[in-house]
Amino acid sequence: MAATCSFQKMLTPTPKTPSSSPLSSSPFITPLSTRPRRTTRSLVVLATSIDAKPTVLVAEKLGEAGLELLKTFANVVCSYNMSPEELCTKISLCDALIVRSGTKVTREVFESSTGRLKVVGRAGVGIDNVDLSAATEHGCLVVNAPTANTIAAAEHGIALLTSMARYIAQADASIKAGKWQRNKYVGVSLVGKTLAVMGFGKVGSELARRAKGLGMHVIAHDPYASADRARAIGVELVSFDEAISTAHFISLHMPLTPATSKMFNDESFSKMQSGVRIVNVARGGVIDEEALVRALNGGIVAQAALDVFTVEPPPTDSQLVLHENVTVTPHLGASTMEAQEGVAIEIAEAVVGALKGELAATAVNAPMVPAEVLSELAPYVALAEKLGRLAVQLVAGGSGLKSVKVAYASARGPDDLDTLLLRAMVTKGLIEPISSVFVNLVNADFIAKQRGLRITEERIVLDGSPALPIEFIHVQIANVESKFSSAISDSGEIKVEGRVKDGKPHLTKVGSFDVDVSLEGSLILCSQVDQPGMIGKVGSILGEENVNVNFMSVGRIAPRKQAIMTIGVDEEPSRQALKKIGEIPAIEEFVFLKL
Ligand SMILES: NC(=O)c1ccc[n+]([C@@H]2O[C@H](COP(=O)([O-])OP(=O)(O)OC[C@H]3O[C@@H](n4cnc5c(N)ncnc54)[C@H](O)[C@@H]3O)[C@@H](O)[C@H]2O)c1
Ligand SMILES: O=C(O)[C@H](O)COP(=O)(O)O
Repeated sequence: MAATCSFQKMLTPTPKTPSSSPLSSSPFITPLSTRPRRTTRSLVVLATSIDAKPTVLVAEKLGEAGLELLKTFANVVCSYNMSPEELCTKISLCDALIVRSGTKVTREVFESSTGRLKVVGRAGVGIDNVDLSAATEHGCLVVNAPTANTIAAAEHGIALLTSMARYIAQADASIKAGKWQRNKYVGVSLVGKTLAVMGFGKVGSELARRAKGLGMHVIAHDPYASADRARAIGVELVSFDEAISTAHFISLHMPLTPATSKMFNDESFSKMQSGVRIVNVARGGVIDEEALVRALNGGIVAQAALDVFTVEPPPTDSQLVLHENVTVTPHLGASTMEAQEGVAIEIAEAVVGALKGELAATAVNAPMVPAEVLSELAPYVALAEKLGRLAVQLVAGGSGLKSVKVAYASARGPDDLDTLLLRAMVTKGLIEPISSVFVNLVNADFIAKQRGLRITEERIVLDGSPALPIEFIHVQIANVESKFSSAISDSGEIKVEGRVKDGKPHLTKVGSFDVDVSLEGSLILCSQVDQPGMIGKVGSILGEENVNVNFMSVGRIAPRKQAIMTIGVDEEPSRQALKKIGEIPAIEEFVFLKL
């Protein structure tokens, strides 16, 4: 077994390099202070600043409290009613974009951002107006504000339900037109009627509670909701067909997805009781609007109350909107003072947090990593990225990069170790030094796949106490040549291995050599036959250059046999200094690696 000796310069304060900050290891985005700004096109349409503050483009009206919060951290540009072309032009100068439901954040928007856009904040729940695949492919995190408008939407649903049942809107219009039609607007009562809540999530369940308070019998359909939760508020979960065929009133609360698109169509209307009344405060697209007009004209649907439409705003000559038995509002479900202030704060906090590189609790296009997992794995996140960075820099040019194995050695059972984040960080470390893409937890798997890079994971199960989540991680790259042949392990792959020591990532193995060097600054690896004076020779070349050595370690097969000297440096040595190191007669090969 190779022996290791290491020396740390105790008097040298550890530099705070960007790469040692927890932010730079952000699984989501590279914090703005450390990320190179891309050159933007000459069309300067935003008041860009030359300071380091990020720029947040707010594309739709946002509550004042949220804007104030954003301004404490970013340059905030409010630009409402932009055309798609204007948005695509402005986006290349923005780090974050905040929208409501009125802005389509298409693939073109992400492409036009040329890599700068890192966060899209949806100030509300529905994210059907954001192309999530495109966001993920571009490494752009999408966050939403899922809770602050729930009550507003449920209240609006109840408002539509009650006003529809009593023809409030029609009667109001009639009286304002100078009429007094007491016999025409005889409504229906709600008490004792069956209401089917379709989609028993946040809004659906709040609406159900309120409807029960009005004395309605409430049933619900939601393939993913828990029957216990429904029972707790006195609601029975039933099948789709049972819900729509037994209800007097139907209220829609599911998201718009490919599966729910036009799920209310000729076939489903034909299964409903004649005279059914429908409320939609979810998304217009869940209803086939032409089929609804047919059902209204055919008497199956007595009335509909709609807050949302397939196309918003709907055409002014829309038969549905103009139908006398239809009550409409212009997507007002979330529009209360309270909800808008709440949503604005919720989204501003999420966007600022994401721009700072923090994990966002409301991320919709990134795998969720629970906070407790994140805090325990934080030092390993940095280690994983640095091992990836080291390993890829050891590959000889032209070798290609196709197959990487990451192994985690731990005394914990496989189910007790969530490696999703670590794999993403190894991927980030492997890909960023060799390409111009930014890799984060959002797009790591996509980028790896796109590059044809296969990353496999392996668990090494250790005996002993599982106090530490991981003992060591090793990264192996197969089927490549190395520019530093000593990095090739006995099994023929480039191999680097690391551990966390005192909360800091350390490199503990290169190829088959044990080493021990703190992963800060940059590294010089030298292969040599172990002999006296080598550390002094290299150290004095670096000293002449005023390059600060922060760590040195020699790993050797046996005294005076083959060895690897690992030198951690705070500054990058000049080419000349590196050349001089290479010219030391005993040094067989060396490599300079940036962390
Ligand atoms: N009109 C407005 O201003 C307004 C305001 C808030 C929310 N909304 C919309 O309301 C919808 C629900 O919002 P939420 O906050 O309750 O979301 P949520 O995620 O809490 O609830 C959605 C529910 O729909 C269920 N669902 C999914 N597929 C379904 C299917 N095929 N059939 C039945 N149920 C299904 C889910 O299991 C989930 O329980 C969203 O589309 C949102 O955009 C509209
Ligand atoms: O999904 C939502 O949150 C609602 O539809 C509200 O949309 P809005 O922010 O455009 O009002």
